[in-house]
Amino acid sequence: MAKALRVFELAKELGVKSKVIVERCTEEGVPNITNHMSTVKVGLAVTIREWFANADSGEEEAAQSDSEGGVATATQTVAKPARAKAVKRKATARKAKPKAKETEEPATDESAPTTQAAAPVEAQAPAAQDDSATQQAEDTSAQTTPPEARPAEIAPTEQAQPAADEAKPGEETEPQAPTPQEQPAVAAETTEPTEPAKADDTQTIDPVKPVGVQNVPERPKTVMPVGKQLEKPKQATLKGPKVVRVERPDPVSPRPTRRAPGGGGGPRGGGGGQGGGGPQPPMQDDPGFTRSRGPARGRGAGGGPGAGGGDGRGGGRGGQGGRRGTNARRSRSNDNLLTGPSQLSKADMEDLDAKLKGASGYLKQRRRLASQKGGGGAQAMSPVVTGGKVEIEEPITIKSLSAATGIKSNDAIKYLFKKGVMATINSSLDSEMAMEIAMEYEIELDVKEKKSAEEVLQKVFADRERTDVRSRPPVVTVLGHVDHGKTSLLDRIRAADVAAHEAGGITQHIGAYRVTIDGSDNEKKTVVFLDTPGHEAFTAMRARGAQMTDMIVLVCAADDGVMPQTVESINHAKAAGVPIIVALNKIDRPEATDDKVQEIYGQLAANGLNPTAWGGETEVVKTSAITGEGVNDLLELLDLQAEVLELTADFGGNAVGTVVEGEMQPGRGAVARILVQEGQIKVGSFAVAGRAFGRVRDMTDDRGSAVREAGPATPLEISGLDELPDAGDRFYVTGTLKQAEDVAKQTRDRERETQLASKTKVTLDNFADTLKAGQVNLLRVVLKADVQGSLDVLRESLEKLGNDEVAVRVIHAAVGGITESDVLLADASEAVVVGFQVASTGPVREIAEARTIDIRTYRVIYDLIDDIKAGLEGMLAPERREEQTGEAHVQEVFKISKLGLVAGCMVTEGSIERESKVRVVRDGVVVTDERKLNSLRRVKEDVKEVRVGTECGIRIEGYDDVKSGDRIICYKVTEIARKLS
Ligand SMILES: Nc1nc2c(ncn2[C@@H]2O[C@H](COP(=O)(O)OP(=O)(O)OP(=O)(O)O)[C@@H](O)[C@H]2O)c(=O)[nH]1
Repeated sequence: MAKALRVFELAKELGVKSKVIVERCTEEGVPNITNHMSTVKVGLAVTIREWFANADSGEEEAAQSDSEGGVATATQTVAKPARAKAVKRKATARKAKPKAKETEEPATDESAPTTQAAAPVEAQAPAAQDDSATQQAEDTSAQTTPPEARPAEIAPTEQAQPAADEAKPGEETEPQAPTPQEQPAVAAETTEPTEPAKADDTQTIDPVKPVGVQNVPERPKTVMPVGKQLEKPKQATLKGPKVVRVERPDPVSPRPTRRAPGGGGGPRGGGGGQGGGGPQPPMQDDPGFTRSRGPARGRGAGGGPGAGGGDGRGGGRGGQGGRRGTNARRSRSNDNLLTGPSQLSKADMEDLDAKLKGASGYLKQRRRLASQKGGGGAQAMSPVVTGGKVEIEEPITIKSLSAATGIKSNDAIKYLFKKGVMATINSSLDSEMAMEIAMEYEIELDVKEKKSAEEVLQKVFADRERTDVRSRPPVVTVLGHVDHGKTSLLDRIRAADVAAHEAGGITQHIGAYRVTIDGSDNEKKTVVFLDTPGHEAFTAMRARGAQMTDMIVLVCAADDGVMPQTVESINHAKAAGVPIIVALNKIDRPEATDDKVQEIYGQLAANGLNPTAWGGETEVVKTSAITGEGVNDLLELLDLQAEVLELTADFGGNAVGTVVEGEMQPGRGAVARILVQEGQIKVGSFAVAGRAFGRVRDMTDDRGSAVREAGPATPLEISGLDELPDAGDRFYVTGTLKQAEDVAKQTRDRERETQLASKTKVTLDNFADTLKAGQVNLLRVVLKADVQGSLDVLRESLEKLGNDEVAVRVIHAAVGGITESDVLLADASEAVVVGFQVASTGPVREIAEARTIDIRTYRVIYDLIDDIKAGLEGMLAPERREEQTGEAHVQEVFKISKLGLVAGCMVTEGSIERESKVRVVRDGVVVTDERKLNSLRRVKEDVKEVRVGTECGIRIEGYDDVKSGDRIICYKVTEIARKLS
C-alpha cells in the first residue's frame, strides 16, 4: 500500500519550501493542505511534483512568455540539477512515444511549456491519479494550451478515466474539486491496482522520479502509471519463436529446487519476464518467482528460451524464467517429440508423458505424428528409431523380435511376406532371418543362446573346488571302417566274445568296457574302451565317442587300407584333439603284404598320420584280432600314452559323466549306460541326464556286476531315471531330487519348444522346401528301435534317403516294442511301421492285418535301410525312353469309301510297324502325337511292318487331317524303373 506523504517530506523531495507547496495548493483550491504537516495523498503528490517539474522544464520559456504566477513561481524555485534530469527524461519519453511527439510538433513556441507539461501525463502513464489530480492536470492544460493542441493532451487522460468514471460518471465535463468524502474512495481505487504493475512495465520513462534531488529515496513502489499503459501495456516486441498456446495451462506442482530465481525481466528483458509469468503459481519463498507473476506480465505469451532476455541481470533471469515457464516447457517438449531424445530431465519427460497421456485432440495428434516420425517420447528410446545393437535370446519369434527391437510385428510379417514367407506373430525365426529383418532398421541383432538350467549346473561343476584329485585310467575309443575288426580286437583285449552275439555281425550301438591290462612297468593298468559302430549311419555316435575319449585307436584292416570311414574317424580324432594310435589289423591275412602295408602307410600319411616307420609321429601297430599278434604292443603303447597325458580326475564330490547309451529294459525301466568322468556316484544318488532325472535305484558295471559306488573312468549301467536320456547327454549327480527335476523339466520344455518351433519354423530356405513337399511323394514311417542311439541314427539315415520327388518322413520314433498305438498312428497317417531290433505282439499284428498296415522288423540296419530305399524307388515315376523306329513321308492323301482318309506314304527311314506309336510332323511342328495306326497297307494288303524305301498306305486312328508333305514318325516307348542314387 502506498504511503501518504506529509507536505514537508514532499517539499524536501522537491527541494522547495513547504510553504510554497501549501501556497500553491491553496491557490489551486486543494483542500486540507494547510501546513507543512498536512497529509498529501499520493495522487496529489504526483500532481504537485508535476507542477514543480513543469515549472522547471518550462523555466526559460516561462520567464519570457508565461506570466501565470503558479508556474512562474515554480519555475523560480526548481533547482537546476532537477531541471536537467527532467529534460533528459522528456527526451527519452519522445523516443518511446513517437505519437506523443507528433502531438507536440504542431505546438507553437507559446504552447511549448504547456505541451511539455502535458506530455508526461500522456507518455509516461504515471501511476493512477485520483480525480483531483486529473482535474488539476486538465485545469492546467486548459489554462495554458492552445485549442489545437488540446485533444492530444486530453486524450490520455480520458483513457485513464475508466477507474474514475466508474466511480463518478459524467463528472468529466464539469470538472470540480473532489469532495473530501470522495477523495479517499478514489485513492483507494487507484492505489490498489498499482501493486501488480511494477517498475519494469513502465517502459523507459519514469514520470515520478524525483527531479530536485539526486539522493532522494526510491520512487514509491505503489505508484502506478496512469493513462493508456495502465490498461494496455505496451506490446513486447520480441523476436523469439512464436509459441502457440494449445490448451489452458495445467497447474504444475512447484519444484522450488528446479526453478530459476527470477522471471521479472529488466527494462529490456520484458519478453523473458512474460514467458516466466502467467500460469505459475506464486511461490512466496522465492522472491524472484514472486516477481515474475502478475497479470501485467503473466500472460503466458512470452518468448521462448531466452528470447528477449534483457541485457541486465533482471532481463537474463527473466529469460530463464521464461524457459522454465510451463508454456515454454511444453512448447519445447512438444518439439522434442519430433526431433528425438531431448535434453529434458527424467522428471520433465515423465511430466510430459503424463500430460500426453491425458491429452486429447491436438496433443494426441502430435503424439501420433511423433510416433509416426519415430521421434520423441518412449518411441525415441526404441532401437527401431535409434538403431544400434540389440540383444535377443533364442528362440526368436516375431513377437519377441518386436518386443526387443520395437519393430512392429506387422512390419516384420510384411517383410517376410515380400520375401515369400508366410508368418504369424508367433512364428519362429532363425537368427539369420531375425538379423536380416533387424538390419532393415539398422539394428544389429546380437542373438544370445538361452542359458539353460543345465548350463548353469555345468558351470557349477566346472567351477567347483577339486578335493580329491588323483590319476585316472585313460578312456580309449576304437574307431575305424566297417568290418576292419574293431570289435574283434576289443574282444581279444577283454577276452569277451561280444562279436559272436551281434546280429548281422555289426556292432549296433556304443559299448564301454573297463579292461585291466599289464602295464609297461608290469603293473596292472585299467583302460576304458569305447567300442563304436563303424557304419556310416553311426557317424554321430562316433563323434560322441570321440568327445569323451583321451585317445583313439584307429583300426585299419591291413588287407583293405584307408577307407572312407577311416578318413572320417581320423577327422573326428583331429577334431577332438586327442592322440591317435593306428592298429593295422588283420595283419595275419595273406593280402596284408609288405607292399600293401607300405601303401597303407602312404594313405595314412596323406591323411596327416605319418607313421613312425616313415619318420613320422604316428604309432602304427600291426595287430591281428585272430592270432593276438601285436595286441600287447598296442596295450603297452596305450599305457605309455596315458602316462604322457598324466590323466587325472577329482574323485571327490558329486559325479559328472556322459551318457553312452540308453535303453528300456524289462523290469528295470529306463537304463542309462554312462561313463563316470569325475566324482562319485552311489546307489540312491539323485541324478539328471538331459530330459531324464531320478534317484539311482541300482548300478551294474560293464561285466554286469552290481556296484554300490563308483568313481571316475567307470562305465556303468544305472536304473532309476524316469525317462531315457540321449546318448551324449551329460550326466550329473545333484544334491537334491528337486534340483535334478528342475534341470530335467527345463530340458523337456526346451525340447517341446524346439519341436513346436520346428513345426512352424520359418526360414527362407525351408519355405521353398515346404512348398515342394506338397508335390513330393512321402513315405511315412513309424520307427521303433531297441535303444535311443540306434533310433537317432536310423531316423537320420532314413530321412536322408530320397530326392526331389520322394522322401521318407519319420512321423514317430520311439524306443520300445511295436504297440497298438503305433499301428493306429500308422493307419491314421498312411505310414508303415518299421522296427529295428524290436518285435510286436500277436494282438498288435492282428490289428495291423485288419487295417492292412505293413509292419516290418529288422535285425540288421542295412536291410532296413535297403528296404525303405526300395520302397521309395517304387514310388518314383519310371523313366520313359522313346526310340524312333521309322519315318514315312506323306505323298498323297486319298479318300477311300468305307475307310476314310488314307495317306499314301514312302518309308524314308527304318520301318513303320503296325503296333508302333506315331506322331505327325508338319513343317517341323508336331501336329499330333501318341497316335496308333488304324491300318497299315502295302498295295492292298494289311501288313505288320513296312520297311524303308517302300510305299504304303497309312490310316491314323482318330486323325483324318493328314496332308501331303507331312512326316509320319513311328516310335516305341519303354519305361525303366528308376533308382535312388
Ligand atoms: N583274419 C582276421 N579277421 C578278422 C580280424 N579282425 C576281425 N576279423 C574279422 O572281420 C570281421 C569283422 O570284424 P568285427 O570285429 O565285427 O569288425 P568291426 O570293425 O567291429 O565291424 P563293425 O562293428 O561293423 O564296425 C569278422 O568276421 C572278424 O572275424 C583279424 O585280425 N584277422
